[in-house]
Amino acid sequence: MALVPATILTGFLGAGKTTLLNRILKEPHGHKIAVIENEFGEENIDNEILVQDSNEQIVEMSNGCVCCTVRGDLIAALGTLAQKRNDGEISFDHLVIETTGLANPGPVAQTFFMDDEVAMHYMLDAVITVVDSRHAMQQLDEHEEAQRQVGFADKLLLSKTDIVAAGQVDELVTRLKRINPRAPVGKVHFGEVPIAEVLDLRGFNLNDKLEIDPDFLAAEEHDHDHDHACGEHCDHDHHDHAHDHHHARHADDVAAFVYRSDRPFDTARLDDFLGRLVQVYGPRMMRYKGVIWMEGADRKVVFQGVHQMMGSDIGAKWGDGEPRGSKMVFIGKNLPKETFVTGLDQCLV
Ligand SMILES: Nc1nc2c(ncn2[C@@H]2O[C@H](COP(=O)(O)OP(=O)(O)OP(=O)(O)O)[C@@H](O)[C@H]2O)c(=O)[nH]1
Repeated sequence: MALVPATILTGFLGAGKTTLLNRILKEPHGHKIAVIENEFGEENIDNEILVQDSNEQIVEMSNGCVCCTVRGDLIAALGTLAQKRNDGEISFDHLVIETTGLANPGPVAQTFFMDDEVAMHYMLDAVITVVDSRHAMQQLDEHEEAQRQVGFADKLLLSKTDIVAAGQVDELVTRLKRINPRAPVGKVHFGEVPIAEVLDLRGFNLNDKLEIDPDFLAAEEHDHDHDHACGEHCDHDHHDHAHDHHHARHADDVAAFVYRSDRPFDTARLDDFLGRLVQVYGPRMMRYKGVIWMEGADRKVVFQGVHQMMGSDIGAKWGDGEPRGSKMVFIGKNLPKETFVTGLDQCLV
């Protein structure tokens, strides 16, 4: 059987995840989706209050979707769903997992790579983060988990734009792009969003598209100029400096930067450097992806990862007349941009 694409739905407390899932479970959109609503962390309380034989519940909805409430082990629930699907007891061709508002989506995403059983049945399609337009600014200020949820996202959906001024939404979008320039930003109104914006995003696939918001690139370009103005021996902390310049209020710990070069990489040197990089900084590298020009290769090379787990693949051929070059984006917590850039420069031919 083909692997089931899985979407991880995250977002801070009250962002509107359940509202979105309820629509998915009830509306006639023609897709057969299994939804896992988890109650991680509450299992001890629940087990004491509810004496149940099984620790998950699977319900078929009238639109053909399946809802599975999990108390406890997510891996076990994924296994049970896959088993029932193989046995023909239930059918679904997509999976959506809701994480609790306080959760870091990293470990859930890693489950899809680390657990062989899970990897045999599912492939991670994308991490989608619902962002509460009304409360996100404060949540990002106060909770690192809120920043992480944005940093991990392959797609951001803004909820509650109906109750905030347009100017505030723009300010929030600017901040979100500083944290994560890779994720397109859409809107969701009381769970209402085209299903195509939620399913089959291929955010985790090794395709050779690397979309980076043009506004972010322009801002980075600007920071870059600014750095040079400081002079070679300047001892400013350039990272913070750039941040202060644009967003005096919001020096988020989770942030992104882009590396670009129009020269090819030496394969062995780059492999070695990236390997060492993830060993040292992996725990702080939330998401990264690059489309690379390797010396002598007529095809693009794509690499991407989550923390220490990095994969690479061969992409499409460089087109005739297509300008060759490499582009990478790194999203993480307090990553030392200069170290990355200097090291990558040294891997160029
Ligand atoms: N005004 C407005 N309210 C919304 C919107 N989406 C959701 N809400 C409301 O926000 C509240 C929280 O929504 P939920 O869907 O329960 O949020 P959640 O992310 O599942 O919350 P937790 O499970 O606590 O993390 C509810 O009262 C929703 O009705 C929206 O687009 N606009």
